Amino acid sequence: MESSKIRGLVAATVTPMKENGEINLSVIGKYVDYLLNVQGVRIVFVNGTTAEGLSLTTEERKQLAEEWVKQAVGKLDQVIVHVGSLCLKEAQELAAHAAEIKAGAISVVAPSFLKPPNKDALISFLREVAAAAPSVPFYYYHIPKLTGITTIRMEDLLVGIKSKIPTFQGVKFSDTDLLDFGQCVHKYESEKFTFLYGVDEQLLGALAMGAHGAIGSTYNYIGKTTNDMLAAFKSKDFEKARKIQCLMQEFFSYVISHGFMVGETKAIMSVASNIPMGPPRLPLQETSNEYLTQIIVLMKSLGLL
Ligand SMILES: CC(=O)N[C@H](C=O)[C@@H](O)[C@H](O)[C@H](O)CO
Ligand SMILES: CC(=O)C(=O)O
Repeated sequence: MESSKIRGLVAATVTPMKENGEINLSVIGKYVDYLLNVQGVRIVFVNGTTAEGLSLTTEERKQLAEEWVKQAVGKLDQVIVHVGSLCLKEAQELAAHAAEIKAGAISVVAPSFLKPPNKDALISFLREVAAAAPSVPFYYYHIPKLTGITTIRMEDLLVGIKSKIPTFQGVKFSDTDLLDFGQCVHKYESEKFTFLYGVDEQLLGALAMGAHGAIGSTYNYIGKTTNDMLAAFKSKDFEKARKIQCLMQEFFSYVISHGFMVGETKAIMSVASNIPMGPPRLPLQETSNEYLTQIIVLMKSLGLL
């Protein structure tokens, strides 16, 4: 598949599972069609947070990456495979595998149990992983709230990064710090890096700061509405863009205060797409029917389903 620059929306996919907890590769073809035809989403991020990537075995991750790439051919623009791991060797193995199956890009989150003590240690880790896929564009996955690595700012990480990681292409920026985000876009404009924003509830703010696109769990099922917002922003109809963002925020505000994790994402996506995504894997929990019903009622009342 062509590895071109990423623009627009990227769905952070869920990993379909059977009721018995096994991964379910058989529905990925339908999943691709749904994203493309119903949501207008043409790029996927596989084996990331929403996909429970770090809760899967290496073998499962390889099977999933292969199936996504296979099903995407002739349909999607690109498949980004997340290959991060607590274990450097495993991340390298996954990166090499992603290159072998011709994934469009790879992405890596910082190891978060034994954490990199500083920025240089993090870069050394990333460089070793990226080197295992020397011709595949590389995106750093910044999600400090989940990794617990909260002192390394992206603006600093990017200084001279191309000389250390030749395949470096951009950042998936999943944090609310729009100061850091804005400075990344501003300072590295000439490098032609790509900055993809990952906090769906405030994407419009990041667009104003120059985001090139967005990766998120909710683009699985409100991709179409978000695409309407992107179109309004592009045509400088900021009033309309804000209306759409605020409408989506009514949904976000409700679910975030009542509990919003992969169990909810899988359940909402199953209802929206009519494709059974199954339960999440432990330690995550399945959502209750009662709560799911409330979410669906709200989404319908907002016109999001
Ligand atoms: C922590 C997490 O899963 N973040 C996702 C991606 O970065 C987002 O898509 C959120 O699910 C979304 O912004 C809702 O908070
Ligand atoms: C949300 C996101 O980008 C992920 O699931 O990895």
